[in-house]
Amino acid sequence: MQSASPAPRYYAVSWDQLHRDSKALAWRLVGLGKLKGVVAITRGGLIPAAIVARELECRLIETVSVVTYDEEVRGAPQVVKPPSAASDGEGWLLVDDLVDTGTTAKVVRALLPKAHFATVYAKPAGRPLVDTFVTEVSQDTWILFPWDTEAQFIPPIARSTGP
Ligand SMILES: O=P(O)(O)OC[C@H]1O[C@H](OP(=O)(O)OP(=O)(O)O)[C@H](O)[C@@H]1O
Ligand code: HPA
Ligand SMILES: [Mg+2]
Repeated sequence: MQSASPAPRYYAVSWDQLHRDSKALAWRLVGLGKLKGVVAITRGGLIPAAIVARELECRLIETVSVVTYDEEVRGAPQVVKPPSAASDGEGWLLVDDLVDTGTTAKVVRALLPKAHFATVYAKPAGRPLVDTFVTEVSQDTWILFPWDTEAQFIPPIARSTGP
């Protein structure tokens, strides 16, 4: 029998993997040349942006914050902190952890139309909005980031099968 809705797929990313994937992103971006600075899309873009900025020897980091959820309900995106230092984005690198529906990306691209937009992970709906990314995952996959997860005890299989 098929269940009404399929079990969600998860793609769990460890700190090590995030570091490796963010460095892989930096390798793809090194050809951009000298940057004026990096704009991190908070909060998820902060750690990838720090890793990429370190690899590209860029010390100037600006942030932009877009809130799209209000108490778990998706609402109209609100820019709660604009990237004022980056003007129209020319010469700046914009970094986020992932692009999913593309909602955040659309808002930020409109603020910084000349920035190069890079994410570590991309889902198909948002991929056309990204200039450079590392790994694509399917739209129905939820990426579990290390800052959202923690290790926990799982009972042995034999205990769940019963006598
Ligand atoms: O393409 P979208 O559908 O807009 O989804 C992608 C955005 O969603 C997540 O951020 P979130 O808004 O959950 O906030 P956070 O980074 O502060 O966790 C993620 O870090 C991206 O910024
Ligand atoms: O797949 C995801 N994982 C974590 N946060 C997210 N925000 C939008 N999509 C995702
Ligand atoms: Mg985010």
